[in-house]
Amino acid sequence: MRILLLGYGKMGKTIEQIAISRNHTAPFKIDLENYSSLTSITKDQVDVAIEFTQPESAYNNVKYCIEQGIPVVCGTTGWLEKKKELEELCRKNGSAFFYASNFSVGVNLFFHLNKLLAKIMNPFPEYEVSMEEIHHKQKLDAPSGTAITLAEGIIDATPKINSWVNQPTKEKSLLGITSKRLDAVPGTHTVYYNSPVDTIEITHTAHSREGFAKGAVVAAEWLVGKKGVFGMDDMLKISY
Ligand SMILES: NC(=O)c1ccc[n+]([C@@H]2O[C@H](COP(=O)([O-])OP(=O)(O)OC[C@H]3O[C@@H](n4cnc5c(N)ncnc54)[C@H](O)[C@@H]3O)[C@@H](O)[C@H]2O)c1
Ligand SMILES: O=C(O)C1=N[C@H](C(=O)O)CCC1
Repeated sequence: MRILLLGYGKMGKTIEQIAISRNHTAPFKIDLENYSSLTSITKDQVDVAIEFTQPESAYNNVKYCIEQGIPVVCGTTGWLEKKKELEELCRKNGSAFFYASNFSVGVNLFFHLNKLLAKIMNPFPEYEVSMEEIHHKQKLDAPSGTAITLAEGIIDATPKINSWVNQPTKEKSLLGITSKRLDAVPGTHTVYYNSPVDTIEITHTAHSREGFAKGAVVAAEWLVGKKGVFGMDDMLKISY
């Protein structure tokens, strides 16, 4: 595949390495200094775009790809309030758009474990649920996109909880998410169920960015030739 890389930072560079190791090429790499050249790229020149930039940039980049009919895989977090609009545009234009808050297979298994655990814990009100996410200090958004997806899984399965807040809380209808930023942490997420007598906790720890990057390249391979709006569950076909 000829990949248009939108964002050539930590993820863009890791994605390029993995793409090349899988016999793909990245003939176009767009970052802030050459951003204006994006509008000269058309669907004849590339097979797919992979977008990992920053919250303020993702909407315009994904919109451009959808309008041009370039299949686009996006992993940028922190802009989800505008995602629905682009999903509708994608369906209307007959384009292809794949989004995941986390492309690692391990995290997507963890999402399912999280939902299952939330269901199991429902009849036991003495346990209070909370979450912690830890990432590197350059991360711009909080809580992480992964933490929001985990929170949505818990809220769906737990009638007494209706929302999340990005701080610890004693309010029983809220899920408190604590965000920590430490030097070089690629991404660690823990869900806690605390009772007066014990704690149950589940943790996913990323050891590097490789799992995210490989997942994004595999998603791009999977997306080419399809039309519609997709996510990791469509590709991995996980059920429990
Ligand atoms: N979904 C996942 O699996 C996953 C995994 C890791 C990171 N992320 C997310 O991906 C995004 C990027 O992460 P990163 O660690 O590579 O960040 P980064 O800061 O290292 O890289 C982002 C790059 O995008 C560039 N950029 C900003 N605006 C741009 C624009 N309009 N066009 C092109 N390039 C632009 C920046 O100059 C920078 O080089 C973040 O939102 C992060 O949360 C998602
Ligand atoms: O490094 C980041 O930034 C990450 N962002 C995603 C998120 O917000 O969940 C995935 C993990 C790494």
